[in-house]
Amino acid sequence: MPSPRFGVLLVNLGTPEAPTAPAVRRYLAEFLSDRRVVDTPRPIWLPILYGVVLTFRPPKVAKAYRSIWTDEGSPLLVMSRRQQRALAERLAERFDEEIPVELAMTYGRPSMEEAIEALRAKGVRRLLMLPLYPQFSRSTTASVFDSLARTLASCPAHPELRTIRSYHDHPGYISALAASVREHWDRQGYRGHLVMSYHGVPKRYAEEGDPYASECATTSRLLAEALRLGDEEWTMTFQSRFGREEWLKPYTDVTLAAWGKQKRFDAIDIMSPAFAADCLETLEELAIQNKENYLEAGGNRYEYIPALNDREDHLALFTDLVVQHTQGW
Ligand SMILES: C=CC1=C(C)c2cc3[nH]c(cc4nc(cc5[nH]c(cc1n2)c(C)c5CCC(=O)O)C(CCC(=O)O)=C4C)c(C)c3C=C
Ligand SMILES: [Fe+2]
Ligand SMILES: [Fe+2]
Repeated sequence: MPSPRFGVLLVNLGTPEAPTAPAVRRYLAEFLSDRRVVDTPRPIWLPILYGVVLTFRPPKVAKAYRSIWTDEGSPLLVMSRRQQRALAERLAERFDEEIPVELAMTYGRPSMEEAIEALRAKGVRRLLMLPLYPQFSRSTTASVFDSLARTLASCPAHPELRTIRSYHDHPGYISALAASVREHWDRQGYRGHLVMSYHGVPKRYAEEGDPYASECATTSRLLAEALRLGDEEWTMTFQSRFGREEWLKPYTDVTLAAWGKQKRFDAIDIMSPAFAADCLETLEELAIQNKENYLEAGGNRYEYIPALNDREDHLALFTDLVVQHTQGW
């Protein structure tokens, strides 16, 4: 069997196997034990994690997962598989040969080991890794690298390796986001105040050198420019806080509650440019929970703009990223 020109490894965060408390507990135990995600010293963190978080959080979070679960499974996994298949089709067309594309999750399944083994079995000797995080963060992108390095540590031979660090300012990414907002506005028939709500990280991470906050700010500015929005027409916020520490501000939920109360805007359109695929943090936290809170606080119209998911222009972006990073292969 001839070896393919190269292989591609898509990586996303991971999701529970089922919307049940035990499955969510297993998922959170793995995820929240990662020092890249929670860097509190282990002797302090592990008793809190096992004594408090993994006791009280799983039933609540499982309930949230049940509200978005589909017949095919967790939305994040279903969409990641769709992206994997669609990218493989486009690459086969583009390179006129089959290019293996595998999916790995940093936590849970399909695991990094399974994906690397599948690529090895297909004879892949050159590997491009694309973490599905537009903005680099040590809590997401860096843990993908850790996971790959751990997996390769037990392999007899490595592939030649290239990696994509982030694509927060890629013109194809910005134009796909802009098109998704314009289409939403066209369908809706009016334009609400645009909220770009990113997954947060502890503020301290940024102070210690994580470029995440600044990459989010760049994405936001470029998107606002592409849509020709004035400063009064959009706002950047951060969602999904966890724990007691201060996280990046302004907080999405606090901002929305205040606006609802003040009746500040006639309508809100909210999107999350930190996610390549819709998941719990968008479908439940933004489209259900924050919407309820905003309307209860007194707000009027609130609509969620979906992630880029398997949009044509999103797959074209992935194809471009692969072409650009595999020059000479
Ligand atoms: C504990 C700290 C956390 C940090 C830091 C963090 C950063 C971070 N996460 C994403 C993307 C996703 N996070 C998702 C869920 C999720 N995130 C945390 C915690 C941190 N994330 C938890 C505990 C959870 C699980 C749900 C919960 O218990 O509330 C998901 C969704 C997974 C799904 O199954 O749908 C994604 C995706 C980014 C991009 C990021 C920093 C940049
Ligand atoms: Fe998260
Ligand atoms: Fe959340």
